[in-house]
Amino acid sequence: MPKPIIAVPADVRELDGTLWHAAQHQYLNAALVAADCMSVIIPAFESGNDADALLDRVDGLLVSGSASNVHPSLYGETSDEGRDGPFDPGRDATSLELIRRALARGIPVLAICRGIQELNVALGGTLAREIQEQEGKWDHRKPDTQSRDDAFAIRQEVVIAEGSCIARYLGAGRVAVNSLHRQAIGAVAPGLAVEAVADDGTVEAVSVIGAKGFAVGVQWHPEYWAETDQPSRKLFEAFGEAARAYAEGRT
Ligand SMILES: N[C@@H](CCC(=O)NCCCC(=O)O)C(=O)O
Repeated sequence: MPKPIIAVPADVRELDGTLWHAAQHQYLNAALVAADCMSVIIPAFESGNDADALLDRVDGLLVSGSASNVHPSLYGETSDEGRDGPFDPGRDATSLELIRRALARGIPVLAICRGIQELNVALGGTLAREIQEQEGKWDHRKPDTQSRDDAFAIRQEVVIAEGSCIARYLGAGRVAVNSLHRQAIGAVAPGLAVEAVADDGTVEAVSVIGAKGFAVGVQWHPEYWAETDQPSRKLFEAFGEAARAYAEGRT
């Protein structure tokens, strides 16, 4: 059986005076070495993508983190470009549609950081912005360092709910994770169940209620340490197993 293929929606970035549709190495590498899947990067066009044509050909959807923020108009709120940006309208348009269509088709979904936020917005939830400014909330932002390893260091605990989907892979209770975000789930979408929270109440993981297959979002970054950290690896292994089962069902 060939390896399953997973779709990774790109970010749109400007480099060398031109636009690139790009995905970070760490996600593609975790998909390869921990999930044992091949990746295809999906161009993040604002319009013109055919989600079903793409999803006909893949066995999973990996929605990555990114420094950009989901545009607040997509969850019914006004925005201030300076405060709420940077935005990536191509990424918003591509990911939200792929998430909705993948879930409808039972294609496994793993959504990370910006990805969990997109999953929540795609299903009708809202985002809380600049959460570190809220009473009682921790500072979940990326640490101020030039070292990627330090920025992605495991430094916070989340509490995984008993009986949750991810407890099957990670166990219930406390798990240590990394944290690099300034937004988080606000109103939880009606179709999502909260799977894990931080001690300050921040939603750290969700699953899709009644999903036909694996459909999980995490606010932390399992991709970064997927080769060395067991909980990180187990999430990618579970996603890979789900993609393999989906691929076998298709053939
Ligand atoms: N923009 C959102 C999402 C944060 C996120 O996905 N961070 C990943 C950062 C990866 C990097 O810096 O390379 C928010 O801040 O909440």
